Amino acid sequence: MKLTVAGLTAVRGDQPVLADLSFAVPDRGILAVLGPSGTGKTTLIDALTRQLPSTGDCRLDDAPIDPRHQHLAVVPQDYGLLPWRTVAQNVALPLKVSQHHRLDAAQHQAVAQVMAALGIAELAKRYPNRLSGGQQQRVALARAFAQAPDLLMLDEAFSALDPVVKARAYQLFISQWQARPVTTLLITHDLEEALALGDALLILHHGQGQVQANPLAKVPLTTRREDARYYPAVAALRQEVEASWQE
Ligand SMILES: Nc1ncnc2c1ncn2[C@@H]1O[C@H](COP(=O)(O)OP(=O)(O)OP(=O)(O)O)[C@@H](O)[C@H]1O
Repeated sequence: MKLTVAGLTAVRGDQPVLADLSFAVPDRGILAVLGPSGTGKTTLIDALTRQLPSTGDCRLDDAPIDPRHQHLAVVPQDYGLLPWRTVAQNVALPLKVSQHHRLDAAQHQAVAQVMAALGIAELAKRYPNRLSGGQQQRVALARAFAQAPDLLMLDEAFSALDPVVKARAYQLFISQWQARPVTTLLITHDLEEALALGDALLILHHGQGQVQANPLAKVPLTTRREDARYYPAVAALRQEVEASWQE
């Protein structure tokens, strides 16, 4: 589904955080939203999911965004897993909430498939607080993909991982996303992550920003992260990001 955000304005306390922000993400596109801490990245997700009052017009295809009618999946930085539920129960939870009943056979199969693809099938009966950070992150990704969302939002979902685990997590995310492509907002403060995963970039600054092409958009997702450092356009973009964050 195409995401269209027009004139989105949101206030925290008495402070305007998003100021007339407009952008679009094509169906099955991945937009990386970049900004340093405190620029309003989480506020953007809270406004889209209607957890924070906002003004503006936000649509999926032609319909105004409404979590009651569309499936919006968020992977937060702390993964948001319920510690008193097993891994399998955590992955299945949004399906149960949206269906108000037990999972049917097809849903069971979808949950099992996603867990197997993300390498967490053998953790099904474990509890989240007994897992490593990388394992918890995969459970959160599985929970998001299992619900076949209309819009996927990742809020610094890779930030807490160490470099080795992170590289593996990117690969798993890419393979899962390619199996189940979905319109995605990837919120991050990491330019390399934005370049590695985004089709396009939006650099948030004072609550506003323009979508710009990812200079690596034509490089396959699977090798892009390795290639990033060789592109002169990436060095220019890095300078632009650093300059805007210092203002
Ligand atoms: N509950 C709140 N009440 C008042 N102000 C808030 C609240 N939550 C966030 N803010 C302020 O709103 C601004 C944007 O916060 P937000 O969490 O959206 O930024 P962010 O880019 O996601 O940052 P981070 O990467 O640190 O999570 C910040 O100035 C923050 O201090």
